Parts: sequence; C-alpha cells; structure tokens
Amino acid sequence: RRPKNFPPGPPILPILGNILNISLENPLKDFERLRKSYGNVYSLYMGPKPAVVINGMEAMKAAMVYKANDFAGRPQDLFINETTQRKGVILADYGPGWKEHRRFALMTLRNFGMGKNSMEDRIYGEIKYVIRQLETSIGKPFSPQLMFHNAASNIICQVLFGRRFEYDDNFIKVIVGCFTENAKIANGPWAMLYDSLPMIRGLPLPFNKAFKNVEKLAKGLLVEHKKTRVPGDPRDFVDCYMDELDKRGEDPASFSEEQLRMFALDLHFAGTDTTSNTILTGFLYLSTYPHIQERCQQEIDSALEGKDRASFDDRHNMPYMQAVIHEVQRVANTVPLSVFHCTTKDTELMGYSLPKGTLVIPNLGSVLNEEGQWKFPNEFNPENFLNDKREFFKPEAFMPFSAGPRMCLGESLARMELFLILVTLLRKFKFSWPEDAGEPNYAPVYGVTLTPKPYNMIVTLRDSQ
Ligand code: HEM
Repeated sequence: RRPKNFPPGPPILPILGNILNISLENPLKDFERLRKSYGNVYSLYMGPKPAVVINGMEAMKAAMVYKANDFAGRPQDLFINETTQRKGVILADYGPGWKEHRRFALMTLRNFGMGKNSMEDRIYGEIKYVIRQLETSIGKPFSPQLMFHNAASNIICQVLFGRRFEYDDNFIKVIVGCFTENAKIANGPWAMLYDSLPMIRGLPLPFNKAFKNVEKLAKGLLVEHKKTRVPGDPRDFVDCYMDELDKRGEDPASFSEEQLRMFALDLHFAGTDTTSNTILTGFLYLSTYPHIQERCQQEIDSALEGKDRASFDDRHNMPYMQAVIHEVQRVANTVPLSVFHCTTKDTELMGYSLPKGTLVIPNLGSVLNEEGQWKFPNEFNPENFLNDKREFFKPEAFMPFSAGPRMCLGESLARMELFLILVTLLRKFKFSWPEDAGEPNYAPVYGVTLTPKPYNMIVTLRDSQ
C-alpha cells in the first residue's frame, strides 16, 4: 500500500509492484495513459520500490526549480550506479563531490570557449570531415546515422582528449561499442528487473556484461595522456583535470584519477548520442519539410553574406534558424525521461508528501508537447518559437536540457554544435527525401535517448555553391 498522502497510482501487486502496468520496452505511452488517469504527479512501484513520475511544466518547475535542493539527488541503488562504479558526475549524488566536479567542468568548458583552439574551432575541425563525407555522397541515397554519431563523438573527444579519431580507430570503436551495448542493457528489461528485484542481482544474468564493459573502458583511458602531457600547459579537459590534481597535491578532496576516468566517459556518453540524435531528427524533418529548409537557407545566405563561416554569435541575426533548431529539439525529445532524480529530504510536491530517497522520474517529453504551452504542440512548426513580430522567443516549457541545479552541464556546447553544424551544412547542401522512400516515419525508437528510425536522404550541392 502507498504511504499516506503519497502520489496516487495503479494498484500495486505483491513483489512485482507496477511493472506489469508499463511496457519495459517503451514506457512512454503508458506514462501518458497513467497521467490521464492519475494526474501530473503519480507513483509507480518498480517491484518494492516506489517511483514518482512528474509531468507537465507546472509540476516540473515546482520540483526542479522551486524545490531544487529537495529534488537534486540521484538514486544510488540502481543498475546504472553499479555500471559507473559510483563515480563521475551524471549519477553522483547531490553533495560536495558532485558540486566540485560540476563546477570544474563548467569552468573548463567555458574557458575552452575562448582564444586559440576555441570550442568553435574544435567543432569546425570536425565539420570539415562531415562536409567531405557528404561531398562523396552527392546525388545518392545516404544514411547519415553513423556520420553524425561519429561527428558528435569526435567533437567531445576534441574537448576531452584534444584529438579526433578516425572512424575505424580501435580506441573509439571500443568506447562506442561498449557504450552502445551498455545503453542497450540499461534500457532493456534486464536492467529494469535488476532494479525491481534485488534478489536476482547476484545471478549470472545478461546485465553482468555491462559491468565488464566499464572495466574494459576505464583501463588504458589515460595512459597516452600521462605520457605526453606538459604540466601547466593543458591541451584539453583531461590535462586540465590533471593540472587540478597537481594543484591540490596532498589534499585532493573528491578529485582522483579514478574519478577523472569515469568523468571523461560520462561526458563522452552524455555528449554523443544526445547531440547526434538531435541532429538526425533535424535532418529528418528538414528533408521532409522543404519549405522550412528553404526559409532557413534564405536567412543563412543573407546573414552570412561575405563571411567565410558562421560563428555562434551569428545566431542573433537568424531568428528563423533559431526557431527551427529549438523546434527540432522540442519534437526530438531527445532525453525523454531526463536522468532520474531522487529526493534529498522529506518534501512535498503539489500537495503530496514524498519521503527522502524517493526515486523521481521527470517526464520531460510531457512538457515539450504539453497542450496549452505551445501554439502547435503536436506538429513540427517553428512558429512555436516566433512571436508576432517574427522574433525568436523561448517559451518557458522549452526544457529539453531539464531545469534546476542538475540541468544539462553540456547545454552550451550542445547548442553551439547544433547551430554550427546545421547552419554550415544547410548553407552548402540541399537535403531531400528520396522519391522512392515512401512516407517518412517520425516515430522514434525508445531508449535513454530517442533515436530516429534509420533513414536515407539525398544530398545535393546548392545552386549558390
Ligand atoms: C542536445 C543535446 C543534449 C541534451 C538534449 C541533453 C539533455 C540532458 C538532460 C535532460 C540531462 C539531465 C538533467 C537532469 O538530471 O535534470 C542532462 C544531463 C547532463 N548532460 Fe546533457 N544533454 C545534451 C548534450 C550534452 C553534452 C554535449 C554534454 C557534454 C559536455 C552533456 C553533459 C551532461 C552531463 C554531464 C549531465 C549530468 C549533469 C549533472 O548531473 O549535474 N550533455 N543532459
């Protein structure tokens, strides 16, 4: 039975809780159905463990922003905690170790924004390769999945390790291979069963593969850097962290090499699928909404006239492009259930009582298409981000990066990538839907990140190029 004044939800079965009420393969539709029955804040039992699902902007802000400290924890007893050996930043609990690492990452990423070898340069370094690949595919059906995945991976590698990797490089193949496999396990029924039924955790079941993968990943990650770094002259994020370790000397607090290994893997993981799936969603819509693509191109041509390349600052002269990118993020709903949170103390939300340690699932998708928050909640329409004067504006319900103290740490990098990649490619190429490809299917494949179904597009050089 639910505790007194706990959010309502479907009847709870012994041992199983509510796991039969939701599809373990894709719970999003079930979450929507349950919201209709039980309201914006309801509860589900994953086996014996209660979870509270938060839906809609009002409840999301009430938790993530107005009661930020109460809701900024991360659960510590899930399958994914085991896979990260309780290190890194994404899953770190709310406390001094998380705070120090988050602050360090934000500061380091901000510093990379400036000067020689800036973030923009690092992103352009990779865009060159994307252009080269598109040029070799002119006129033929081309599947962009792998290309954008590798590009996003390489951009974050430029930041972390100061270099990109050829697409068949063994180092990156191992990282990507292990992550892909772990993401599949973490999304699949085995992880859900691991979390719901503690008695099966010691058994030799498929989830054990994920723990082995992480050991394989961490091994050897820093070897090359340690050999080649010049203290005090950092080339990249890893060097900056090592300098910080030197600076801290005997008293490193929460900083350590083990932390750095998991931190780097965290950032690579968080920065790859998210960005690449958003870009893929962008090209899926742009190639099937040619009139929107053309309007973007007209604006790009005029805003960048006489310029070699776009800079992130140019976005201020491109309200339509900005609206399109934000609308892509809205419909992409790339991280639909955010990262799970946890209450840090006994608290209240929308009149319900939530004890300390309650697992919280922020249903970001429910805000991104919430009736009443958007002019056109259920269609792809950049007007959602344009006001009567045709200026770009950002409705409060735009929360693909979540909100509050745990919100995405890579937001500024991600926004820069989306802008520079989309603008540069749209300036040079036209993207069309192949005539024989049938109706486009916009329904994504469910996972920690939503992925568009594989598709082909036809790339041609624009007349003006
Ligand atoms: C379009 C791209 C991206 C989207 C939609 C996205 C979305 C998100 C979301 C929804 C969260 C969870 C926030 C929460 O728990 O409340 C998150 C966390 C995080 N993201 Fe992103 N992200 C993107 C790109 C990136 C990039 C490029 C990086 C790498 C620098 C990154 C690093 C992180 C980290 C480290 C966290 C954990 C923050 C913490 O727990 O304090 N993300 N992101």
